[in-house]
Amino acid sequence: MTAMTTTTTATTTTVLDASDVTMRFGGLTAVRSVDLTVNSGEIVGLIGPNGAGKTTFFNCLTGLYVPTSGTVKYKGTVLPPKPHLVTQAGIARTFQNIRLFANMTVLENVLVGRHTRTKEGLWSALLRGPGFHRAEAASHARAMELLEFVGLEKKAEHLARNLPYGEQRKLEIARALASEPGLLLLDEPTAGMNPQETRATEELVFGIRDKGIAVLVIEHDMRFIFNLCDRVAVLVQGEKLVEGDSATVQGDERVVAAYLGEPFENAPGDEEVAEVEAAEAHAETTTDAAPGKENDR
Ligand SMILES: Nc1ncnc2c1ncn2[C@@H]1O[C@H](COP(=O)(O)OP(=O)(O)OP(=O)(O)O)[C@@H](O)[C@H]1O
Repeated sequence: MTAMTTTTTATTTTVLDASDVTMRFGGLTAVRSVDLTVNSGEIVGLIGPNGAGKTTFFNCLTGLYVPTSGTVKYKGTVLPPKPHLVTQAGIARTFQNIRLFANMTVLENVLVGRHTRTKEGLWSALLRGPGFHRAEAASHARAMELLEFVGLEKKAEHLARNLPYGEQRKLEIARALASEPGLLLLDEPTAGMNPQETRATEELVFGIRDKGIAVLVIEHDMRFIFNLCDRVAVLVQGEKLVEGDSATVQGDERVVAAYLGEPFENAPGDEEVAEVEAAEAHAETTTDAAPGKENDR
């Protein structure tokens, strides 16, 4: 019995389980009761019009924000809402606006990303004993491996700020991978890229998935999302509108409406609609009672 259960569950495990996540900023609910899971071996997309709450949701997953309510679990354990502990647990991310150390080399940027995985403490680093040198050599080798994986090994000694934009994005990914994550969160990885760079990033993300790292990606480039993702969730005004495979999401009228006319962008909530309707009804009765009043303005 136990053996059978093990066999059937061994193939897929839930890596990320975000449940009923809500994030309020004062009176604004940026994320409302969102559930989302990412399973091992999956690439999941998170899309939605500008201001839909995608980045806020990412920030709730990675400990930058403490959600107003809801829980976030990584491999079955509730995550502490502290970014470095989330990274240590196994979630790495990149940011919408590139956050590299501009005046450090490409290699140094990746080495910085390894700090949560190196055990050598302060004294070891200061005394520079054999343990420190072994750890340093291993970190260096791993960082070079990651640079090769993203295609930047020849630029290891260049300053990060001198890389073209598309390569800076790749370097961010290499640095995130340096923490040896089980889940990688990518926030608009192709922003500012040309179509060729975007296709290359697509291949890179497939390569990351093939290394056994699950991926959750926010992106505005729909072609990229629908080519890449096993599952796509759509956020509109902080709420999950639809979730499904690419074909299901692409064919959903509500998603098309949210994007084409962007009627959801600044659409009023139910309360505001009711208020406006009541005001209109009131105006109509007043106008009926006092004809000509509408010309007073
Ligand atoms: N720190 C904050 N304080 C107050 N409001 C915030 C904060 N961060 C985000 N918001 C608001 O929350 C809403 C969701 O923003 P968010 O950046 O998460 O959307 P998004 O879907 O990532 O948008 P985009 O696609 O433009 O990046 C917006 O109305 C935004 O103004």
